[in-house]
Amino acid sequence: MFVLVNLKAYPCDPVEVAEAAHEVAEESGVRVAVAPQAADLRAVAETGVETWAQHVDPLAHGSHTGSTLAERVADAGADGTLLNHSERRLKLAEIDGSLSAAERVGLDTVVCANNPEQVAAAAALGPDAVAVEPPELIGTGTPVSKADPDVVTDAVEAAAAVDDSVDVYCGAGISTGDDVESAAELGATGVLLASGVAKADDPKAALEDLVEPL
Ligand SMILES: O=C[C@H](O)COP(=O)(O)O
Repeated sequence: MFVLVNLKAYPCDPVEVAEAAHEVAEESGVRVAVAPQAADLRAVAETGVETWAQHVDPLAHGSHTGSTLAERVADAGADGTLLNHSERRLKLAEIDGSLSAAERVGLDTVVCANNPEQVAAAAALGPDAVAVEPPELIGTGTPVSKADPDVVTDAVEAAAAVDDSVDVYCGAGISTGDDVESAAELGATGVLLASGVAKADDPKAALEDLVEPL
């Protein structure tokens, strides 16, 4: 299982979380990555943890003030990027363009989707993975893998019907090892989570709990 921790714009210390995630990954052997704000990518990557951007724009170098270029994200040390997160929705053509930008510089890609129908559409664009996240469960602490298991199994089926090389992750409300274990039992090969770690009093303890059953 892949544990991808999105720090969103939460007021946590990104380097503290990254150091904890790196230690937990080393100690457990579980693949753990951290997705900080773009401004924190380099500092997070320097901890040695697998580092992901939260978004890249469907652009190349040019007159694009305020944009996040895949080239600069990769240069800062990122290994991958989220796209189309529920809090950073893109048009279909933008997802396609951002995937091309990410692939141009060798970033891994996860396209987020609300439901199995969107998972199928996202899988058709050829990302490395899709992440199904019912928006109503995001940030609630109620795990999708328990509250809405069918959405996970249906997403796995939908992605496989389009392209069985695309991994399927699930997210929303995941905060314990028990939640991760349930996600794996439903066929997900990773989890995307945020508040369970970014808002934890002790991020390392939260991460240790997440990987404990794996
Ligand atoms: O990117 C992470 C997801 O939106 C899930 O967030 P959450 O773990 O706070 O529910």
